[in-house]
Amino acid sequence: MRTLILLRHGESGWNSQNRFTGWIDVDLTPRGERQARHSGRLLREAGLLPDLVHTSVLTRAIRTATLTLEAAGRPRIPVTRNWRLNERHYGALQGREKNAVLREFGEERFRRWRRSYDAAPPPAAPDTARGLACDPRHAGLPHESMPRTESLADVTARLLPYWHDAVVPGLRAGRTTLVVAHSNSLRALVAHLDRLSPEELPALDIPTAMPLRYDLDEHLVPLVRGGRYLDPEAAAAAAAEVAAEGSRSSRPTR
Ligand SMILES: O=C(O)[C@H](O)COP(=O)(O)O
Repeated sequence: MRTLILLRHGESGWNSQNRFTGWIDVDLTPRGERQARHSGRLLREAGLLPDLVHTSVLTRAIRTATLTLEAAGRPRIPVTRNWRLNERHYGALQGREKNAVLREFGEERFRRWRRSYDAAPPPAAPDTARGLACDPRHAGLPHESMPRTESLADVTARLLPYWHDAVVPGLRAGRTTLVVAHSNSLRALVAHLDRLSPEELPALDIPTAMPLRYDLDEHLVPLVRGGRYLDPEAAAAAAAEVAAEGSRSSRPTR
């Protein structure tokens, strides 16, 4: 049996303000830091100690991984970072309040942009892609392929090569593997593992900082479809909050 743990980063500054974030590099709030440490304690209590870690190149995921590993008592294990685990590029919606986008474009478009498989939000301005191309974190991503928006299908297409080339070999070698990433890169990964259909995808919401355990057979098929959250009740409540984003107001950061 192989064990994979999926973890969305803790609350970021723009999560607390209810803003679309995507590839914008927003740090954790103090609450997000506490959530990350709590995730580490949950891992330790469950005896789930990762051997390998993969994160995106975004600060909120990198810092969540660091804080989680410290609290789990595994601060020095190998961590690999790659842009392929980044959040979906949310195009021109990045930085905008979710409530305002819902009001401006209506429920149907808002839901399609957030939760359908194939709809991409309107693209960001071309100069945003030029800025990303200069960032050394995206070395290996050709300038002309720098995204200005992404659907979940686009996220899946850029994520799966990393899954197969970098994550699967560790799992096959029996290493307990932690992937710290984002709402939509993890939705793409869960959809792949659980073979979710495009019709099942809209109902999938990944809460912040809730470790999700997948035990996989030798073909990397989950023994339990959907995996198991280490704290199922808290995860269900937090996932319902994610689903309701757009109709909630921002949260004070403490
Ligand atoms: O980038 C963002 O805005 C969030 O991290 C994920 O947003 P979503 O859950 O609305 O897709």
